[in-house]
Formats: sequence, C-alpha cells, structure tokens
Amino acid sequence: MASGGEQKVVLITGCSSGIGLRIAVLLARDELKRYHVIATMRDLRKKDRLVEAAGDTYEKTLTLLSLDVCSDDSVRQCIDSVKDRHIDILINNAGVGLLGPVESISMDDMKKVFETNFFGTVRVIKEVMPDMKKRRAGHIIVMSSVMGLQGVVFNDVYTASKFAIEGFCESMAVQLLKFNVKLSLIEPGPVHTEFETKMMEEVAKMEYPGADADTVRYFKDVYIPSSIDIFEALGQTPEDIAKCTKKVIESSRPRFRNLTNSLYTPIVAMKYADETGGLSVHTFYNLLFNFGSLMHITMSILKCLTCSCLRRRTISPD
Ligand SMILES: NC(=O)C1=CN([C@@H]2O[C@H](COP(=O)(O)OP(=O)(O)OC[C@H]3O[C@@H](n4cnc5c(N)ncnc54)[C@H](OP(=O)(O)O)[C@@H]3O)[C@@H](O)[C@H]2O)C=CC1
Ligand SMILES: CC1=C(/C=C/C(C)=C/C=C/C(C)=C/C=O)C(C)(C)CCC1
Repeated sequence: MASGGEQKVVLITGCSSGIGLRIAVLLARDELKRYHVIATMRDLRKKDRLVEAAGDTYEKTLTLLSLDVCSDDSVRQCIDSVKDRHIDILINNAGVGLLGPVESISMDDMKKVFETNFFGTVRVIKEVMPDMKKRRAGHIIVMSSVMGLQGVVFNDVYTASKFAIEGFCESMAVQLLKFNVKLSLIEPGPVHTEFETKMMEEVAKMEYPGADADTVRYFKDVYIPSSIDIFEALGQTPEDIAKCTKKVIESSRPRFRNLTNSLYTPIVAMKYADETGGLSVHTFYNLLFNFGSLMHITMSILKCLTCSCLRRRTISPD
C-alpha cells in the first residue's frame, strides 16, 4: 500500500455512497497526487459505484478496505492492515439517519443510531488516535451536521447522536491540541444523498404505531412537506461537502467547526443570541406550524439574512 514520499494517507469510513464516496474520489483525483486514500465500507459488495467513480485512480491513489464502524474486530483488523498503522488523516463519515415520532421508534432502532453515529465514530478514533498522538501529527475529521448544533423536530434521536459527537469532539480537541493532532467537525445542512432517499422510503413504509393521530398528522402533513422544501431550497451536493472537506484538510490552520451551508448561519446564530433557548424553540415552532405554507418565502428571507459577514463564518465549496 502506497504511503511513501509526501503522500498523506487518508482513511475514510462509509464510502459506498454519498459524501464519503465523493470525498474519497476527490482526494484520490488530486492533481498533485498528495493523497493515498483508503476508502472503507462495511460491505465490499457495494464497491462498484466507488470503483467506477474512482476511474484510473483505483488501486493507485485509492485502495479499498472493509470496515464496519459498529464492530471492534472489523475496525482493529482494518487499521492493522494499514502499513505501519500510519494514518495521517482520518475522516469519520459513516452515519445513519432516523426520522419520525419518538413514540413509534423502538429503543433498539434508537440504539442502532447511537451505535453507528456516536460509538462508531468513537471506536474508529480510539483505534487511530494513539498512533497520531505518538507521532505528534495527524488530523481527525468528523462528519457532524447542523443537527449537531441545533435540534430539529422529529429528528430527535439523530440530532441527539450528533450532539453527542459534538460534545465528545469539543472535549477531545483540547487534549489533542497538546499532541499537535488537529480535530475538525464538518457541519452540513441538508445534502442530496441516499441519506435523504432512505429516510423518505422509511417514512412511506411506516405506520407509526404508538403515536397518536395528531402527532402523525404533524409529522406527515406538516414536517415532511416543509422538510422537502428545505432540501429543495438549501440542499447541497455531496461534491460540495467533499470540496469543503478538502479545504479543511488543506488549511494551514483548520477551524474546529465548519458549517458548509451559509443559509444555516442565522439558525445557529439564533441559538447563541438567546441563551434561554426560547428564541430558537419559538422560531422553529412558528416556522413549522404557523408559516409552514409560507416556507418558500421563509427560505428567501433566510437567503437575504445570509449577508457576507455571516457567510465568512462558513466554509464554502468554491
Ligand atoms: N445527507 C445529509 O443531509 C447529511 C448527512 N450528514 C452526515 O454525513 C454522513 C454521510 O451521510 P450521506 O453520505 O449523506 O448518506 P449515505 O446514506 O449516502 O452514506 C452513509 C454511509 O455510511 C455507511 N455506513 C452506515 N453504517 C455503517 C457502518 N456500521 N459501518 C460503516 N459504514 C456504515 C453507509 O454504508 P452502507 O451502504 O453499507 O449502508 C454509507 O456508505 C453521515 O454521518 C450523515 O449523518 C450530515 C449532514 C447532512
Ligand atoms: C430548518 C427548519 C426545518 C427543517 C430542517 C431540516 C429538514 C434539516 C435537515 C438537515 C439534515 C438532513 C441534516 C443531516 O444531518 C423545519 C423543521 C422543517 C422547519 C423549521 C426550519
């Protein structure tokens, strides 16, 4: 496995689709060949899309390994098979969504989300970080979300898993700084990937047992249409997120937090503008229940609010 010269070894989790696949391909195609990408996925039978997108970089600047973030053995075997266990940049991307009224979601399904999004990320960091600390070098990237900063109705458990990872990283970053290991969170808003399609398919199938009729109605007839509007108005592409991630990796002084979508800056700003939390809760309530039908207009207002001073706080793909 190539890790010589100035080439940086980048290991990415969850590369069978979406953001992980795009980051892997973008870095493997780097014109200066600065990266050797180890693209990992839990099921190598899903490799075709990545292999096709990687084109002639496959088995040159991009190699494939199997890694399931939910398995101790899989993570250890994968990292052990990397030459000298040397990873310069670790990109924790693997994640799953979960949507719907909490009353209708089983505890097992909730635990699976935490097992992947929180413990999965921690498991991989725990395996890779000690070598980085020893070498006094390395960069850990974590694919968080705007939902790691601001709760979104009916995304309660997914949001909680991303808040958990934000808290973990906020704490780790201080210690890692002492070892010259960098840690950066990427915080995308909605991105058009299978994440969105998988969740919509689930919603179409689900009966929502345990949830009362009003709650199901608010979810299906109020939240879902607004969410579709938001995806349409604010959605980024996985390529956008890959470009933002590459910028963070290549920055001489990478930021800890990196929102990718400037249209979300006002939402996050609101949280810090009122420490009681009332402003966020009531604004979200009004947006959803009182101005739901005006969501398109709301989106335009959000766009206007995103002046250049707010834009500076995000990382743009260009
Ligand atoms: N799309 C969006 O709107 C946003 C997504 N994010 C985050 O971005 C990340 C990538 O999501 P996205 O590309 O959108 O969605 P996708 O569903 O396209 O990709 C998720 C990837 O994670 C993998 N994965 C799931 N479970 C495991 C596991 N146990 N071990 C290894 N890999 C696993 C999936 O593999 P498999 O094919 O085997 O299931 C897949 O490759 C996630 O962390 C998500 O939370 C953040 C903000 C917004
Ligand atoms: C902003 C906003 C909404 C929805 C936000 C959505 C749908 C965000 C999706 C983010 C994703 C998918 C992140 C993944 O990690 C509502 C509640 C409809 C109305 C109030 C304002």
